[in-house]
Amino acid sequence: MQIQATGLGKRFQRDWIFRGLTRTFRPGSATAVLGPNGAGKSTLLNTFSGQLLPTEGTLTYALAGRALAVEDVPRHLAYAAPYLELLEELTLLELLRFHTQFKPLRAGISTEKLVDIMYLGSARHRLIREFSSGMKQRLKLGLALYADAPLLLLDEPTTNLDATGVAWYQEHVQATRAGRTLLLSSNVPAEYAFCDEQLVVTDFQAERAG
Ligand SMILES: Nc1ncnc2c1ncn2[C@@H]1O[C@H](COP(=O)(O)OP(=O)(O)OP(=O)(O)O)[C@@H](O)[C@H]1O
Repeated sequence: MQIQATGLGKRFQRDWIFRGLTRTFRPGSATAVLGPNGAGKSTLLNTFSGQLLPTEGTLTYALAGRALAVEDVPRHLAYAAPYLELLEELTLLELLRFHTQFKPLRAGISTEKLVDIMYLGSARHRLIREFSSGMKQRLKLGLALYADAPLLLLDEPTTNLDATGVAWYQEHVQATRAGRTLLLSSNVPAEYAFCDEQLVVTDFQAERAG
């Protein structure tokens, strides 16, 4: 998916979070969205997802050369973030069946295969609420990485992962990123070292006041 941000700005009450962002994001690109805590990384990802409206400027989306309305973006988007909740009252297999009804997996990936990829085989019939935080994070990432969606937004993807989980993330983000537009918010170099572009949110805060 190609995304064009033009003069994009977001304000909460009187505070500008970012302002004056003009940039094109192309299919196949991976952009690390950087900045200290509270800089506005999650706000920027939420704005790109269409969940938050920009205060000023425009975001336009195109898929295979055709314009895409912002209300159609969620259908083509996979998003993993610490603040997005899982359905805790379902078992793993129930959740995968439910989730994939409206967010299908990419070609060649069955739910059983995804369970193996996420190394959650022994937890098939366990309730999500009984999962450890690292298991939940592998599940969120697995659902996003292996969704059949051309726009991938990852917010702090290695949150709660141990060293094995971080290596797993690095392997699978590489395996699934071709052709997609990826934006990844992070403070951890191991998460975003592979990204070919960077967007430092604080670079778009010079005109915050006013
Ligand atoms: N819904 C909201 N209403 C008002 N202010 C908000 C809202 N959401 C976020 N903010 C404020 O916007 C600023 C940016 O927050 P954001 O979560 O985007 O930062 P971040 O860079 O992702 O931070 P972190 O690295 O800690 O996750 C913060 O000052 C936050 O308090």
